[in-house]
Amino acid sequence: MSVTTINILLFGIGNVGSTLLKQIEESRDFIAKQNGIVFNFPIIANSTVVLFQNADQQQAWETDFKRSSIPYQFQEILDFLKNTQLENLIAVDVTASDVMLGRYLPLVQHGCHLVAANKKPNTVDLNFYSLLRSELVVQRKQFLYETNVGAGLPIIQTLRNLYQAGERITRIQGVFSGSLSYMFNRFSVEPFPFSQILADAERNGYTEPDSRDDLSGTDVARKLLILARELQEPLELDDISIEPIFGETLTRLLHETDYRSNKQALNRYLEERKQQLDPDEVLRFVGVLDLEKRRFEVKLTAVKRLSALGQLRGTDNLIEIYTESYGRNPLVVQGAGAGKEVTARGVLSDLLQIAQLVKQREVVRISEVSG
Ligand SMILES: NC(=O)C1=CN([C@@H]2O[C@H](COP(=O)(O)OP(=O)(O)OC[C@H]3O[C@@H](n4cnc5c(N)ncnc54)[C@H](O)[C@@H]3O)[C@@H](O)[C@H]2O)C=CC1
Ligand SMILES: N[C@@H](CC=O)C(=O)O
Repeated sequence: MSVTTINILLFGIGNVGSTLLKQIEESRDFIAKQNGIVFNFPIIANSTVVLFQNADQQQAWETDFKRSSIPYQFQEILDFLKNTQLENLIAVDVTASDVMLGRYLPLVQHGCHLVAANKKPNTVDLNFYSLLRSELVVQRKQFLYETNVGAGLPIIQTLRNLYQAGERITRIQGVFSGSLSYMFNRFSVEPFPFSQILADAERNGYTEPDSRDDLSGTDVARKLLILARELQEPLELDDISIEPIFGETLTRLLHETDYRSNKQALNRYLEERKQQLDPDEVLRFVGVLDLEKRRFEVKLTAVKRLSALGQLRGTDNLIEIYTESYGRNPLVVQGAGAGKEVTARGVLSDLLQIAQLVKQREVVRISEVSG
């Protein structure tokens, strides 16, 4: 099988980015044998420094990164692309940064396909959302972001398949946050204070880099918005109603100066919520996208301990997709909704999808040239 080289520009080397590099290194031979694809990393960047690499330098990226990375301006990355004329480019955004928003259009215009775990580019205003998709068409580039919802779970592709097959989707609901699932699954059955469980979730890399994005409900609201836009719903983030987990009175605690030093204050509020539960109830943070009743909301709610949501464990997400064909029994996707391993694997799956398209185009080009 002929081998196609894919050149990756990696933005972010935290939980997910560093695990992606590890997984690609571990699977290099398997991917080459199964797909005829080799991934190179000519560019690896974090928020302050970048490592420029030649193809033969890429075995020990961490050592090279520590030794040879240099401070950069984004324009220098675009100049590198112009000067090296690298082909088969995929830019991978495994940051949570707003800064990346200004990079997507130039990257596409400089020949890059896009893969993102970062939800922000898909949840800013609709103007940017539509402009990016128009530019992707002009430049004949792909943008995949399966890990935006449910980490490695096949939520977005499943929904896209149903929608494009003409299915009428009426409601999507469930538990969309891996970190909040983990926190409330444990909080419901363990004696530990919420702040201690939150610390465990942060340490395990389940939360956003700033866990206030999780606790405020914004991360789940972003996920609902991403799914709504997949269904061509012209919604903005403000259209998703968020019932703060800690109530309006404690929302101020999520402000920087209080939050980091006073997480214990969150405990009292949630202990009171826990005490109000019936013995057969537990707390779950749920999202509802009701396309018929036009109800789009995220909230903390009590569910029966023996219900599907009440039985969730670990970082499990459980997403119910109600459609005309499925009727009263929804299509259900369940599994880990956070974690660096499952997420990196999801990003790698997106990369392979684009790489196979690049390979097919390469075969067509070669056959056209050779007549
Ligand atoms: N951790 C998880 O379980 C999941 C994470 N995600 C998403 O993946 C993304 C990354 O998550 P983690 O790896 O856990 O975060 P992290 O905080 O461990 O890593 C983020 C990385 O991005 C880098 N970065 C920040 N600003 C940058 C910039 N302007 N240019 C280049 N690099 C920059 C940071 O230096 C860091 O290396 C987030 O958007 C998150 O929502 C999605 C699904 C699951
Ligand atoms: N912080 C997020 C990570 C995945 O999107 C979550 O908890 O679900």
